[in-house]
Amino acid sequence: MPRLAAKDTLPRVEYQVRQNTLKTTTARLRKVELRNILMTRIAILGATGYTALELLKILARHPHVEVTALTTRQDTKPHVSEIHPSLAGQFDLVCENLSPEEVGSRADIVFCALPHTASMEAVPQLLDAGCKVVDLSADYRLSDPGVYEKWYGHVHTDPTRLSNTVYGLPEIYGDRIPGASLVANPGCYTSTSILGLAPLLAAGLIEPTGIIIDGKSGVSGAGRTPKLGTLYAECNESVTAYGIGTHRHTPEIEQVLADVGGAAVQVAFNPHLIPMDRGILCSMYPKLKEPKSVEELLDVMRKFYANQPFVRVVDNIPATKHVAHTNFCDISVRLNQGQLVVFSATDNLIKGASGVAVQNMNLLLGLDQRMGMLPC
Ligand SMILES: NC(=O)C1=CN([C@@H]2O[C@H](COP(=O)(O)OP(=O)(O)OC[C@H]3O[C@@H](n4cnc5c(N)ncnc54)[C@H](OP(=O)(O)O)[C@@H]3O)[C@@H](O)[C@H]2O)C=CC1
Ligand SMILES: CC(=O)N[C@@H](CCC(=O)OP(=O)(O)O)C(=O)O
Repeated sequence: MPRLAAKDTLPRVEYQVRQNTLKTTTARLRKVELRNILMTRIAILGATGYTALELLKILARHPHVEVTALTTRQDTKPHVSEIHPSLAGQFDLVCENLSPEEVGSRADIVFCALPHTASMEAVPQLLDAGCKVVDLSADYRLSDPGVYEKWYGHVHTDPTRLSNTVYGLPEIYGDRIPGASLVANPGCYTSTSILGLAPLLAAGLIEPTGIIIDGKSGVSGAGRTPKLGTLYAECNESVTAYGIGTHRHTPEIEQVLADVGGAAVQVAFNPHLIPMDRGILCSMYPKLKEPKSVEELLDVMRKFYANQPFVRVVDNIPATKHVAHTNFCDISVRLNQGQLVVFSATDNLIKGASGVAVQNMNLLLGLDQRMGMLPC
């Protein structure tokens, strides 16, 4: 700590100036010490992927966390800015082939941005090491291991944890997230669909079955790992549906909406790949139980999301451009020949993945869920 010469060895004014400087320096030092104590150590598994890049962009401006470990299966320890050139100058970190135990010794909270099945191998070990985990994969989202096996075609290797893992959609389960050790971050189409339909189901205004969801996603939704269907010449200047009747987000949407509405939900989910980098638009067709006006429906939605900073109930028809690079989900409704149409738009990499993951991390840390994400 800095020291001051004795009062009687200095002229009065000089003494006061030095005393003020000392007070300011001491206060600054205390602030730095406090900051070091309060900084939560963060690791990201699967750091070379798209969702990891978006996590790093958000965490770079978060005042209470420090990224301390990044993983890859590569053994060459590439610098993070070599992997993600847009992060140049932001982090002095390399991506390393670390075991979950090694990650556990370096981090308090871990974002698991691995593909499904890889995640369920790492998560139990991270939890055993005392870390809190936000899992971006689908491995812990479904509460029934039998449903997971049916839709994912894999036996779940950590089935007992499924029924008590919290589903990380803060607008629905915000009160359960703060005390959790594992949070299952939602899928991108699922968040987008659920946020549009939940207020109407909760208010009992729409039938819980026969809901058609027409989803459209940009190509980054498929991740950075190369795949035939996302090669430029395969998807550019072309729009196609895929996974009709088999897409694994179907049971996820039904599970959460059944919880919200208190009755079994059945959706026909039809995803489409759109030749754009990012963004999801869901146009959804539920049946109204009784006629309602657009204004009445918007009013119900606005009340449902009254205290939610990242859902905007808008008068215009939502567009992916309006939410690109933000953590907002824009929702609205229209009536067409008596048929209700609910629109919902997100950025699949932010509100659909990394933005909501940081919302969840903030809730785990007892922070305002907007921390690090405004202005967005
Ligand atoms: N993209 C999106 O819009 C969304 C993605 N998600 C989910 O988030 C997770 C991450 O997605 P995203 O970042 O897009 O994926 P990416 O394919 O971009 O990145 C995943 C990273 O995980 C590593 N990896 C791949 N396979 C394995 C494996 N078998 N074992 C261990 N590591 C592996 C790779 O890194 P390396 O080769 O360096 O080891 C890869 O870079 C996925 O579960 C995805 O389903 C959820 C919502 C939206
Ligand atoms: C365009 C595209 O391919 N999108 C992905 C969904 C991305 C996502 O949310 O994936 P998880 O549920 O696996 O986390 C898909 O349809 O499989």
